[in-house]
Amino acid sequence: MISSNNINIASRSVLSSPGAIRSELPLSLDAVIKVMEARQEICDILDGKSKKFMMIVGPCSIHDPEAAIEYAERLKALSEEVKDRILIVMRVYFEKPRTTVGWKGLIYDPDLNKSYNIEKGIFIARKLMLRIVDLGLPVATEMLDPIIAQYIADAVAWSAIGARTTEAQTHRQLGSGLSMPVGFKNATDGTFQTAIDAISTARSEHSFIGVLEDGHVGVFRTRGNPYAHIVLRGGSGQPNYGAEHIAFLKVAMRKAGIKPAIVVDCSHANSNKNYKNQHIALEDVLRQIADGEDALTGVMLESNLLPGSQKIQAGCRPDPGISITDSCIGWDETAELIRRTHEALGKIHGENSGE
Ligand SMILES: O=C[C@H](O)[C@H](O)COP(=O)(O)O
Ligand SMILES: C=C(OP(=O)(O)O)C(=O)O
Repeated sequence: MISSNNINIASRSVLSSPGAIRSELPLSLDAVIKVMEARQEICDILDGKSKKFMMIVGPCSIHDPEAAIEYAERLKALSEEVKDRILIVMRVYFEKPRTTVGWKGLIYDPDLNKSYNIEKGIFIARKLMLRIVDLGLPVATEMLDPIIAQYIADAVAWSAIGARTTEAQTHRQLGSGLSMPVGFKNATDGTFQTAIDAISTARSEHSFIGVLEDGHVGVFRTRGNPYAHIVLRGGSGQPNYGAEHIAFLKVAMRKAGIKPAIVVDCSHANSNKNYKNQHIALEDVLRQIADGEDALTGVMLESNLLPGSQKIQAGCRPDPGISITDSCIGWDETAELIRRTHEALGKIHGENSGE
């Protein structure tokens, strides 16, 4: 029969519902408590109630679950060492927003070969998140597809809305209903206003359409997320974490009625997409804090077991510990930067005597 529908649809198939996958891979009571406690710690940092500094650290994207576990075990051990001054949250990113086209992350294409076994991707992703939460490490992720959020959000302590989606009403609405703090990246051109508008929007109540636990379509009414905040990632080839940017941003945020609580992404345009520059952003942030800047609440580092990045090549298994998206610092540099940050914070708080 002739139809005006599905002209550009190649195929459709049923996916297990969020409720079905969550009941197959449930969060234990202990894990629920860990997630809730980590979220509260992050809220306290953003509120300025806790003096701890948040470091969101981990791969640009995860493509090998076993390498991710090895990374998480190392990060957990290090987080124990620095936990008096630093809250470490692991980047566990399964969805990649692309500038044009490219691999979109483990959930979309877990076999890295354009077979797009999304059901398998969701299972692997959720299982991995639960293992990392069980290790005692809080998890951060980007919420890109609003439906995918329903499959994993219960395990997440901190979420991001990316630079390419911060302007979208869909993502601001999603942020308004998320149960954890949500960081909105500034726009890809490096300006702040889109993210400030996103924060105001996400802190408000919304009504919108989404997918329910059982897979049916439903109407969601949200309360607004009081912990929507900004993440600076630079843009147009320029960093935007300098003291002059922070001063300008704070004025703009106060004008919008938002108490400034800022996270600096040391990667992306803040590193000119070169992992070797991430330490420069981190050092600048620590200098500003030493000079008395109290709106800088945390940083993000893109880090993997090994430094750099690699391209996906058809028929070849990529190295498990090297990024297949943006370049990352390797483990050795990661550990060094975290320990240096711990030491710098000790000096700032006057706590280093006897170390
Ligand atoms: O964080 C990852 C990338 O910067 C983002 O996904 C965009 O990547 P692309 O410009 O390579 O598509
Ligand atoms: C895609 C990312 O960042 P941005 O949205 O800032 O480009 C990311 O952090 O993985």
